[in-house]
Order: sequence, then C-alpha cells, then structure tokens
Amino acid sequence: MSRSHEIESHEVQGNEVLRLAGVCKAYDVGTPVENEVLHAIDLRLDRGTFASLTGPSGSGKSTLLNLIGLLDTPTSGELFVLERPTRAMDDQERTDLRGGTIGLVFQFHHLIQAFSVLDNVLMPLMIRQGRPTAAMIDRARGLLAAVGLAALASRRPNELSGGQQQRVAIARALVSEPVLLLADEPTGNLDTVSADEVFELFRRFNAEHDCAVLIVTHDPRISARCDRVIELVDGHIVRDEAKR
Ligand SMILES: Nc1ncnc2c1ncn2[C@@H]1O[C@H](COP(=O)(O)OP(=O)(O)OP(=O)(O)O)[C@@H](O)[C@H]1O
Repeated sequence: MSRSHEIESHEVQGNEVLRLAGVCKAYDVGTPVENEVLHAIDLRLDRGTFASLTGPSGSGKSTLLNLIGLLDTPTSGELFVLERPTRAMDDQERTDLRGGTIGLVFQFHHLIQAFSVLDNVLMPLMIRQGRPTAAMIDRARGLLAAVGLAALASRRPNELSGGQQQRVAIARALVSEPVLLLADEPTGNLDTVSADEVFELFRRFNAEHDCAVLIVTHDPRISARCDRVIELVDGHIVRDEAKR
C-alpha cells in the first residue's frame, strides 16, 4: 500500500516512534492517599518494534496503554511521540497527533453499528478530513481486502463474527497509516483460529509498513510469538527482553 498524497500524513524522520522518560501516573480518587499506579517508566519503541506488554491484572497495562495512545496524560515525566514532547499539549493538539500517528485496537472493537463496515474503516479519515474522497475510499477498500473482508464492505458490523469485527477494527486502526499500532487484548474474546489470524495481520502490517506494534495480552501463546516482551508488575517494568 503506498501513501497517497491526497491524504494527510505525518512524515517520520528518525527511527524513534515513542519514548517515555520517568513517566508516573497517579489517579485522583478523592482521598489524600497516594494512588500512583505507574512509577517512573522509561521505555522506547522504534520503527519495526513488535512487542507484547504483559503483567498481572491491576499491574497498570491499560493505564500505560492509555498514556501511550495519548488518551490520558502522565502525572509527571515526559512522553515523546516522534520525538515531540506531549505532556504540555492541549486536547486538540493531542487528538491531532494521535489521529495521524497512532492506531488503536481494543478487545471490544467499538465499531459503530449504524454504519457499514466500509464507513467504520473510513471514520478516522472522515473525522480528520471530512467527506471521503475517492483516494480515501480506495485505501479503505484496499485494507478491507487485505484483512479478507472485501465482500462484506456494505454489511453492518453486527452481521459479522467476532473475529471478522476485530479485523474491521484493525483495518480502521490502519487506515491512517499509523507509525504506532496499539492493541489492548485484541485476541481476548476470539477462538484460537481467529486469534491466530488477527495476530498474523499485526505481523504482516508490522513487516510491510515497518510500524511499531505493542500488544497488551494475557495470552502466553501471543506473547511468545512477539520479538520483544515487556512485563509490568505493580507499575514497574520488571522485564524488557528482546528475543531476536
Ligand atoms: N480511572 C481510574 N481511577 C482510579 N484508579 C484506576 C483507574 N483506572 C485504573 N485504576 C487503578 O490502577 C491500577 C492499574 O489498573 P489497569 O487497568 O491499568 O491495570 P491492568 O494491568 O490493565 O489490569 P487488567 O489486566 O485487569 O486489565 C488498578 O489498581 C486500578 O484499580
């Protein structure tokens, strides 16, 4: 898939996609008690990274993913996306940066049932650029073909299986050609065959587009097949291991 000049994109200079420097996150739960759930996290992801983020329930994985996805802000420390510091950004700047650089895939995919599969995939581009152009539609159709759903473009999401809906969500996450793809338990509610298909899609896009991929997973089968394993326990990174 080539980048179309008719569709806005962020140009990437160096190899670094994401860097966290001393990132802490505390939730304000209305009590004076310290409630820091992430402690001084240092982490760097480069282009081509294919990593899993694992750890026990409550260790802070979703909190970390929300920070990396620019859906939430650190309490202290700095988070760089494409070498740009993000902590002082306002909501609009953060939304703009996220829109062109980060793709998000969640376990329950959050597809809009009133829209067709094709329109769901087009949605991130329409939010940024308005009415879909022929180039945008071509790109969305190309992605649906790449995830094996070309024939289902005009269906509604609830007419698809769970695995098919997850593939639509992946196509939607990729339509802005992100440099960083984040997935929160993307195979959590899928059978083994569908989970393997979804995993292979991440692998393929990682290889074809050289984007960084970070997958939060409890599934040791998925984690074992990633190039790098990052493990979080009690808000600390206790392991960050490259396997190849
Ligand atoms: N909005 C919030 N307000 C207050 N505390 C929160 C909030 N979100 C998460 N927490 C707390 O932060 C800690 C980490 O939660 P988080 O959801 O990041 O963990 P997790 O590793 O993703 O867990 P799981 O694997 O069960 O999804 C938990 O103690 C949780 O109760």
